[in-house]
Amino acid sequence: MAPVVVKKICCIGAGYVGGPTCAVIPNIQVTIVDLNKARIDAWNSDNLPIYEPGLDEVVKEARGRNLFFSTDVDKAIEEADLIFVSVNTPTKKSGIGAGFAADLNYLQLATRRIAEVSTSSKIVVEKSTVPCRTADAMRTILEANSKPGCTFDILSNPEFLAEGTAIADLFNPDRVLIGSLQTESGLSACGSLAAVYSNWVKKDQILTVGLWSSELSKLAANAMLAQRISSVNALSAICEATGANIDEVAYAVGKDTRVGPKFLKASVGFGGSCFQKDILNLVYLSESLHLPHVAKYWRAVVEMNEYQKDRFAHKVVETLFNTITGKKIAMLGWAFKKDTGDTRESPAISIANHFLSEKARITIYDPQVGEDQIWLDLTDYGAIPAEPIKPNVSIQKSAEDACKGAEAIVVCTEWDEFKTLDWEKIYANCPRPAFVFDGRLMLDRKKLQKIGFTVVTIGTGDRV
Ligand SMILES: NC(=O)C1=CN([C@@H]2O[C@H](COP(=O)(O)OP(=O)(O)OC[C@H]3O[C@@H](n4cnc5c(N)ncnc54)[C@H](O)[C@@H]3O)[C@@H](O)[C@H]2O)C=CC1
Ligand SMILES: O=C(O)[C@H]1O[C@H](OP(=O)(O)OP(=O)(O)OC[C@H]2O[C@@H](n3ccc(=O)[nH]c3=O)[C@H](O)[C@@H]2O)[C@H](O)[C@@H](O)[C@@H]1O
Repeated sequence: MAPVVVKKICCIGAGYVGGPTCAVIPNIQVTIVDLNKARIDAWNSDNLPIYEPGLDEVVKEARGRNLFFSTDVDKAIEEADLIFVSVNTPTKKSGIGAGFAADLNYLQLATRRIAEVSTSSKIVVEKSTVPCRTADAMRTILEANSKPGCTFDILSNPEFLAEGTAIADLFNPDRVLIGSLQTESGLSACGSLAAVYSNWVKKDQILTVGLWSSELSKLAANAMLAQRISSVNALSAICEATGANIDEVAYAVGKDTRVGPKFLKASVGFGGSCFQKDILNLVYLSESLHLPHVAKYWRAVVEMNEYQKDRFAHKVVETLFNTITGKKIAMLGWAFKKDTGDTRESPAISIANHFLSEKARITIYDPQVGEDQIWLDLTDYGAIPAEPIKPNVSIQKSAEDACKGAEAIVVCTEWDEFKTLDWEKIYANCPRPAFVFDGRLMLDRKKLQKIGFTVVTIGTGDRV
């Protein structure tokens, strides 16, 4: 069975994955659709809905040529030969598996829509991160709702881009993973998608595997990346107690080619919309499969991350002589990592909540996160009233303004600009003693100490 040549693609979900992923596809007409009109309008404007280095240029070049953004979901489905499903799959908030399992409602609604609208056969691609064997449920929904003569091949094609480097990751991926049923039509569909990627990805980087292996590999990849961070963060606590230095330890360990140097940077804890969600998903999957030891193992990665965030916030309180009530604390960075405006699960949010519960006054600055978003995060999207905390929160337009008069400056995100701030000027405007807490191990500790700051860095003890 010769693979179908894909001429038109539809992508359901114009988010952090759908937008950038489809924007880099050359030669083939791609329509990205979303139910959220404001988001689609933004994709069609000069003010894209997400900040990602290099994205503006790529979108501007492709938009109107072979890339289109629309809210007409049905039309784009109907016209396409291949449909990426890139909708959100957050952690369930209520019902069975609440707090662990993935909420597959958006995925299932999109799948149902595909079945209801399609009048010709399609290749349906799981791009969203999903629990292992989700394609089974998709197949049942598609077959139960399809029109006569329409058949659907389901592929798993998880996305491995990281925010902040999405465009580089997409143009030059470590690998593209495609999972399919090992049937004649499954393998043919796999060939069709592989041909789309072969427009810009080398053949030996396109891995083709079974459907279930592909689904599980995505959860496994995120779990193992997060596990490295939790491991290094666990070691950072030992460093602080012993006088060892976590950067030196990570460097020495990472030089072993079997370990490698990446993802060994100690921090205030990992954030982002996926690591925690995907590990909890793996925990839930393991429990459902009656594998409690496996579930416990992965759960510890998230527990260590919670511990690291709490430990850092406690350290600030302890260092400021055990109380921060009424004290002004400047928080530099709100995004979950540099070069993105995304704040989902950002460690800065937990740390701010901690400071506010101790009745500190916080000033916040982030180069890419606006005031509205910070308030949404602080109020858990309206679940917590803003009024009681309003007097204690101020959001500033520059790092220098945020730091003015602060008794402590806390670096939560590793934005490059924090390295080159005029730290002498900042020091001159701080009461004494002036503290800097470097949650990202990014500042020149010696230089700041020379200026007069007391510097507390994750993973660096005072013992000599
Ligand atoms: N954010 C990231 O860097 C990465 C995310 N992923 C995975 O990709 C998936 C999507 O993630 P994001 O793009 O970050 O989510 P997102 O929340 O930014 O975007 C999802 C979009 O889907 C839309 N949507 C939901 N249901 C819909 C429906 N039935 N019809 C049309 N549109 C619908 C939403 O309105 C939203 O705009 C998730 O499963 C995530 O785990 C995978 C790799 C990287
Ligand atoms: O499934 C996903 O959503 C994506 O999740 C991560 O990408 P992302 O969360 O965008 O960013 P990362 O660079 O992985 O950083 C995640 C968090 O870990 C932190 N981190 C990262 C690396 C490190 O050494 N130390 C560390 O604390 C970052 O600051 C950030 O808070 C993975 O890296 C991607 O491969 C994956 O596609």
